[in-house]
Amino acid sequence: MPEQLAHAPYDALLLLSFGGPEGPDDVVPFLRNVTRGRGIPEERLKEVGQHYFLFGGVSPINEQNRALLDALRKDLAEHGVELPVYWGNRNWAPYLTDTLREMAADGRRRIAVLATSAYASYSGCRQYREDLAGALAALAEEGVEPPRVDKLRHYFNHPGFIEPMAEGVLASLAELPEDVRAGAHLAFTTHSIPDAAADTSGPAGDHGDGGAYVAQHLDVARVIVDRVTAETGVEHPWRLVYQSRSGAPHIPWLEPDICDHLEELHGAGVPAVVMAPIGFVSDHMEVLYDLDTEATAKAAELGLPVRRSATVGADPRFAAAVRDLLLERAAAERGRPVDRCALGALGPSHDLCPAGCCPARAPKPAAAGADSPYA
Ligand SMILES: CC1=C(CCC(=O)O)c2cc3nc(cc4[nH]c(cc5[nH]c(cc1n2)c(C)c5CCC(=O)O)c(CCC(=O)O)c4C)C(CCC(=O)O)=C3C
Ligand SMILES: [Fe+2]
Repeated sequence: MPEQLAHAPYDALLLLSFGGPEGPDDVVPFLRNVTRGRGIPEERLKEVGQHYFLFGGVSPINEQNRALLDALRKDLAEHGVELPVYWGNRNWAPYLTDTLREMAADGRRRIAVLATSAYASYSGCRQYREDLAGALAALAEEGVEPPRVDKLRHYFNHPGFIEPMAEGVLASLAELPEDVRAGAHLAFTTHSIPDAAADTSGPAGDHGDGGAYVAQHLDVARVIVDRVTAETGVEHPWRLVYQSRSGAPHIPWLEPDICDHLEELHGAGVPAVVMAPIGFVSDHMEVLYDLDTEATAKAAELGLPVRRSATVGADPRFAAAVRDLLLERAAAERGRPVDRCALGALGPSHDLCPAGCCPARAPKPAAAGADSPYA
């Protein structure tokens, strides 16, 4: 029997991301794409539009994905994995449907998908799967045979995701003035989502308050805290807090907000804070505006020294983690035993989201899960 390629049965890797505007004229159409049918108040959209205009209407997310693409291609090439890497977005060009059409035209039939979202939740997982299903349906409509898409498992607890963030927290602590460093609190931040979405996130089962979404973030925070304690000898108090809330005020979302948290810490006499955006994969607009602009201004107003630690972005260790996830899944699809790498207490996440995982308010077809209408 001929030796099988380590990446078989996959013939391509797709980087699937959120997308963002590349200039002022893109901002409003981008926001319309993101919020279509989602009931975001008009006021909130105007406000978020301003965040983008403050940066010339350009989100850094596309540049960051280009850098990640380069890092992925370099890593795969250096390790002899000859697999083409494509890029498609949910909300802006290059649009997912266009990329999948191109992939089908290139003869790609079995595609591994890496989403730039590390955790469970409707917004962070199922919505990506719904958009994959929508794109496959569009191809079928055009008479193009849809390729098979497999979404790589959640990587929130993969060492290649956690290690660079832990180092980032250590670097931010080291940047704080020495007299406040030992007393610094760590504020791990992620995107707020509606309480109802958090409570139902992940596969059915008891994940505790806030569902799998909160449990996974707490697990990551604990691993980072242990690493920081081991490295510095200081037990910095910490909390998981939230940012970027949208939606109507009467609907409960995960709290506290980072700005309220900073105020509370300052009131309690805490001398400094490191904000660690563990919920995000790169320094995109939610990080650049909500933390580096808004929360940092809040801290300055309070006279509270803060630092914001780095996301993984295009770190080579993250690129290597993607290769690991890809080869792991490929081996599993070939029926081989696999060693699944994960830190923390939760263990490696499932390959295939079970039916009902991270349910939507209004059910829609979703690809790459047990309830996928596609093979
Ligand atoms: C969990 C989560 C992630 C992390 C996982 C992941 O990365 O996917 C994430 C990422 C992102 N969110 C982003 C942008 C936006 N998110 C919005 C709205 C919303 N996000 C939500 C959740 C999340 N969002 C939710 C529950 C809403 C409410 C509306 C709805 O239920 O759909 C809105 C509408 C305006 C507003 O309300 O803020 C915008 C513009 C960008 C791009 C940034 C850039 O351009 O650099 C990125 C990476
Ligand atoms: Fe968002």
